[in-house]
Amino acid sequence: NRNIRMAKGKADGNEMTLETVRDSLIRQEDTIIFSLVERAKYPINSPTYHESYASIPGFSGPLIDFFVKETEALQAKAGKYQNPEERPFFPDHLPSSLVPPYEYPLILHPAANSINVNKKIWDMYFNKLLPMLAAPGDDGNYASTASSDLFCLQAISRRIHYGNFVAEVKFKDAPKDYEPAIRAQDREALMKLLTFEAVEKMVVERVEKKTMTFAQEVKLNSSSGDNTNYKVIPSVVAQLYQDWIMPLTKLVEVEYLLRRLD
Ligand SMILES: O=C(O)C(=O)C[C@]1(C(=O)O)C=C[C@@H](O)C=C1
Repeated sequence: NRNIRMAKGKADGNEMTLETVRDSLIRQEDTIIFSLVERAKYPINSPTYHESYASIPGFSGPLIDFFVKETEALQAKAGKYQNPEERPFFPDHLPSSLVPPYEYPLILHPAANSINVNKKIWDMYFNKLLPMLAAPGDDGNYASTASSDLFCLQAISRRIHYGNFVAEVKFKDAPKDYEPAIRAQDREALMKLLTFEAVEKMVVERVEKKTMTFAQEVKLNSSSGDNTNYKVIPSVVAQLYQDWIMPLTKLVEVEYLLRRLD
């Protein structure tokens, strides 16, 4: 039964609506917050990011780059980037999928394939978010640290590139509203059309509340409300959404719409 098979919030081309894509964004909040809680288990572990730490034969760059490139190559062979929701961080020289193709429903305009804002996500994650997330220090767990980082990066990237689907349903719901701005290649007008300030406010409040729940220390002999020792600071996640995740989702939406009539 396909209804059972499909995860909540996912839908095929006929069923995808603004409500179902928003449901998916809401579910993805859980994944993002849990991934941040896992990364916060480790201190910064800065050798992970310094070229001088490891001299890996046949590779030049920090351990994090090595880890992400090698993992993405394996995931590519296992078919990960066949999924229109996924974008690699190192798209150059990725090996081809070795598994039989799955017929993902054709929902997006093919222009979506060329939209990849992972460079911006990478810079934001390592330069802005990570220093707020991880405590100073070094416990030597560099491989696990890199693995946690990649999990966060992929969860955030999937959410932001989901903007393609959000833009598609918005366009389909009101082509007459969007077409003039697309023809004029007017970014500002598109941004205005796709922005819902009240929704953004709810997103920020909800992720802060979810973080208070997911990142709390659960004790048997106290109620959850009296806990203040969060594994991830709830306002940091609120800021992550406010300053980076939603603006980059909107950037993806604009980029997609600009090409929607090509
Ligand atoms: O829900 C939408 O309409 C979206 O486009 C997603 C999103 C978001 O990133 O959460 C982005 C823009 C809107 O202003 C509201 C929310």
